[in-house]
Amino acid sequence: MRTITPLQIQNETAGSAPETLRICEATKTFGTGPVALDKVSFSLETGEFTVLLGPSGSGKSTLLRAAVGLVRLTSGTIEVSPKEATPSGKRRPTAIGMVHQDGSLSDRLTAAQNVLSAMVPQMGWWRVLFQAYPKPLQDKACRLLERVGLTEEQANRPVRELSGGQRQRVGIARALMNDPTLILADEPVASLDPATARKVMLLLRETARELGATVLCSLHQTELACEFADRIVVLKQGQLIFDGAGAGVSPRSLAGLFDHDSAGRPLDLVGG
Ligand SMILES: Nc1ncnc2c1ncn2[C@@H]1O[C@H](COP(=O)(O)OP(=O)(O)OP(=O)(O)O)[C@@H](O)[C@H]1O
Repeated sequence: MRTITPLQIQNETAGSAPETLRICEATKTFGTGPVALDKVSFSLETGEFTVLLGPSGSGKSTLLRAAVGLVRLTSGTIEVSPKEATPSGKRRPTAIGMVHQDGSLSDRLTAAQNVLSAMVPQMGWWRVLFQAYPKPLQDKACRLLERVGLTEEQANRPVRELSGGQRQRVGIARALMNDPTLILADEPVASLDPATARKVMLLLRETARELGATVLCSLHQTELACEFADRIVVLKQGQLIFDGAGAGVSPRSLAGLFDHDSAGRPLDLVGG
């Protein structure tokens, strides 16, 4: 059994591996509201699967959105490493795939068209307007949807006709369309039943491993965090209160961190 205080930061995962994302004193205040992020600092090592945990309103989405430039920080920096090693050992510009909390899918488009929409920034406007994507890209979108467990028939249905779990899978397939080396997933299993949530997490971890991608994934479920994370980072009221290896940390003690008043009362993180 290990005993730590919640404010103590473990550096068990810190090493000499290259970093993909470096967050330095990230701070965000929305207008006159409470501080959403309060001097949050940590870095992601390449290939790591990091789960970002925290109660509702703790700043998880704000941090992920800031990392892709959807939120402008009040102060501090978030740097994505300009180049990444691929599984073949070559280096290429870091590509980011984002899985949005609400899916952010276009209801009127089919699952395949939603996946293809990830390529919009690289396409001419007319291709997007007429959904005239090159055949190799269409084939890739279909392969990805098959990979995430959707049938051909489902791939060609408007996403408004798909279930919540199927829509989450479409969101993951879309995030994988540009072969990301950094995947930012904002509660990808929110509102799914436990069995489907676990399947979607497995899929995310497996596909990330195949790509050699680094993952930062926000969750509410401490059980899933313990099962899937190489590393767990916990936010509470915008502050980083825990950063340590996922192995050996129990869901119960993580849940205890959420409720802790940060006054320094020791917490038992049960190992083994
Ligand atoms: N666009 C916004 N305008 C004003 N306040 C915001 C905005 N976005 C987030 N906030 C506030 O920032 C804080 C952090 O919110 P955030 O959505 O990052 O939390 P979260 O941990 O992702 O929550 P949840 O788990 O419920 O998604 C909250 O107090 C929230 O009300």
